[in-house]
Amino acid sequence: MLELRHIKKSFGQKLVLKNVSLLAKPGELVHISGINGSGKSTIFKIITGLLEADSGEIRLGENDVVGALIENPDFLEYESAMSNLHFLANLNKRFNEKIVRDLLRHFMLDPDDPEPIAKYSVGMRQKVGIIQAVMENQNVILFDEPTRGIDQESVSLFVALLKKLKQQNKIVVVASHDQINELKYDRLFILRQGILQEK
Ligand SMILES: Nc1ncnc2c1ncn2[C@@H]1O[C@H](COP(=O)(O)OP(=O)(O)OP(=O)(O)O)[C@@H](O)[C@H]1O
Repeated sequence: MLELRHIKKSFGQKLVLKNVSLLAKPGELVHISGINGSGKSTIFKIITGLLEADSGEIRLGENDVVGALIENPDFLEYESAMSNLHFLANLNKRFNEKIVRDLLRHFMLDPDDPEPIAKYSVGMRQKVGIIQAVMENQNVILFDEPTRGIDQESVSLFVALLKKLKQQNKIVVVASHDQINELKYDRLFILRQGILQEK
């Protein structure tokens, strides 16, 4: 379960989130749209604890683990994709080589590629960012502009991943200013002038 209750957040004088409430249940695919600068990333940063809300409440289920792709993910630039994913998962003692190899292959990346991630294209890095958000069996997953820079074939692979996560009863929240044509969400929200409204 993911619940946001009356979240409010300002940066200095600028009130970005006036009133953000959301209740998402297991198996729900949620979309948040909103123009550039409307506060979508800010909501995700508050959920993950990168930022603190000025007021309001966030509730997760007792055993919920959050996975997130927010803005441009940071990597150890001189290490391979596999080493980076190994490193990130190990921080939580949750590295599962088979899962990571399968996810890399799913996104047409070579698990044995020795190239440092610095040499990866924007889209390849984005795919590694998507993988780190789900590779530890996280069950509340936040994707901020997940299809940025990735080709149409990879968008379809991403949609297939979302459908699988839904089948696994996970909560997935995608924030983007555009829609993915081939994807049907369970819940559609719009963030406008600091207020999150269900469409
Ligand atoms: N750390 C910060 N300090 C000051 N202002 C900030 C900070 N983070 C975000 N903002 C401001 O808050 C507003 C919302 O930013 P946010 O990145 O959440 O928007 P967004 O909806 O994710 O935008 P985009 O679609 O362009 O990614 C913007 O006006 C931004 O300038």
